[in-house]
Amino acid sequence: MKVLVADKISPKGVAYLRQQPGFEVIEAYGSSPEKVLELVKDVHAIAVRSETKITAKVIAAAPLLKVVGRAGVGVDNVDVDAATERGVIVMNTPSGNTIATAELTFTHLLCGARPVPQAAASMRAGNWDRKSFSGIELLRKTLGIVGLGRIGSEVAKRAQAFGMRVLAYDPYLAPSRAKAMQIESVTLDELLQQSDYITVHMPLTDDTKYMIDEAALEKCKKGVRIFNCARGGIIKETALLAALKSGKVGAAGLDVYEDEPLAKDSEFRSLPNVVLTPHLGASTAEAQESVGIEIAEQIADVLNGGVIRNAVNVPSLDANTVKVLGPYIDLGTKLGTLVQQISPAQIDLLKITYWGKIVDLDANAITRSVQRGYLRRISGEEVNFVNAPVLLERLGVKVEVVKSTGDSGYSELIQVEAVGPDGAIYRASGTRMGKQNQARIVSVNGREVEVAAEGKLLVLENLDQPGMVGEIGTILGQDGVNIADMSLSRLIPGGTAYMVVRVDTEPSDNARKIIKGHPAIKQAKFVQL
Ligand SMILES: NC(=O)C1=CN([C@@H]2O[C@H](COP(=O)(O)OP(=O)(O)OC[C@H]3O[C@@H](n4cnc5c(N)ncnc54)[C@H](O)[C@@H]3O)[C@@H](O)[C@H]2O)C=CC1
Ligand SMILES: O=C(O)CCC(=O)C(=O)O
Repeated sequence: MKVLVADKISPKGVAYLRQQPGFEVIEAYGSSPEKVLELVKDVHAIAVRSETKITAKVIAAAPLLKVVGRAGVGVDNVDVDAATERGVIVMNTPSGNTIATAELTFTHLLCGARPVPQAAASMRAGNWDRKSFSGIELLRKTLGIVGLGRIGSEVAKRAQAFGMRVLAYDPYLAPSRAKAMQIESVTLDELLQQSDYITVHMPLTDDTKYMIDEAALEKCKKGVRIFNCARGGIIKETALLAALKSGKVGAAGLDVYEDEPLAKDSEFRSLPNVVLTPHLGASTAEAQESVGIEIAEQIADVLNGGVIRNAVNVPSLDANTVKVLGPYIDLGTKLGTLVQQISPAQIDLLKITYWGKIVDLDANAITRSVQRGYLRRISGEEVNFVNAPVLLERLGVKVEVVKSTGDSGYSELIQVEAVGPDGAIYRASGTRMGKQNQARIVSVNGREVEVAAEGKLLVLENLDQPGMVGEIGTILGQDGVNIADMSLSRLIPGGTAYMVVRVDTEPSDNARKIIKGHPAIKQAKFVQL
């Protein structure tokens, strides 16, 4: 397994990767985009911070790539959509640099109140100026936090310790959580109108881009102090510059920019009431050691076939969930594969219904396994848990998940239904049972059967007449095919019956032709699980 460490991460993280048996680690920092394209051609994993851009082009140039690991939070230097489409896992380390970034934000907040960097620069220049650098206090001032996640919450705690009143705007946060932290949850407008200091702590998305623009700044108090240690572009730079120059904004502290590195001639650099840092939020020894080791462990886990943690484009499972869902992930794949082979080529809808304990859990991973199973024979080995939803969407197949609290007759049951364009439904369901907790198919197209969910199956719909089992057995026997397991089902004697025959080897084309041509066989499908 070849791992490219493309940005400088903790030496302990690199050492951990090197210790893994069969791993080769290449450290190449600060490479040009052309060099990156060359380096990735045979790598299985790439570790980055924020410098190296993992673009669609890079992903296309890395046919063996399985995982991109970001030692940090924001994955905006990775084309996650392109990775997802290629089935590449993208993971981050969401909490390793929380404290470092919260502390840098608070440093900016203090520098926004007391112009320490400016005074220090003046001292360095040989001056003794006690008039130009007086400040204000944080005590009893109002801090507005936009985005009360990991970092926002830590900033809030520090502000409270300084005696500040803390307001927060976070539409995704349960009001009870803000209340538990003794933070007033308010609307964005209320926050803008009431705050003396405003700090933003959310990702840059379509919703958050330019959230603090001219109109938002207009609503703020005169002299408001603004901070961004999250992502450039949440605050519109042209609007902030204008407001700093007009005095509407009294001071600003920025760690991140719309374009990084910040242009040498950026006007921000010359404004006296602005403190700038070059994206240093996560730059502490502790944070770098923590995210470097975490990402190395996470990458090694994926390449060694273990658990997927902190993936941003595939469901991650904790140990307890794995215990319950794990066995059903394989069954889900088998049911998806089975249903695809008994359905027409084109379907409109894949419906997955869960019963039992699964209902109370996050079944996302099983759903993905069904999707993957369905696509396995259509998209080949390229399909995996990461890209299965995208590939199905591209085929125009909708996916519906139902969690049923009704009685299925089994402690856990998964049913997969494919609905064709004419409304016809093709379905199979399965569970795990017995001492070995074996995966079993328990119904096909509504008929109760019972066979192990593995290997090769002949699914036959036939007239219920004497001698059918013997005749099929003889045809297969003459073909040298041994029967491993067989299950019969019928609704009424003499009607249509179902026969699911699990065979050890694939019947020849000739045997299949004879079975299909048998006058009592209405349908015959050979299914490979
Ligand atoms: N300057 C630096 O070096 C660093 C920057 N960061 C950045 O800081 C930001 C926050 O990181 P975390 O706190 O770890 O993330 P988080 O995911 O814990 O918190 C983000 C919060 O933003 C909220 N949010 C999302 N959309 C929103 C909207 N439209 N309006 C208001 N709130 C919204 C979410 O509900 C969530 O509570 C990220 O952009 C991350 O990339 C993180 C670490 C270092
Ligand atoms: O790796 C870094 O220094 C950047 C950290 C960051 O911005 C993040 O984790 O989102």
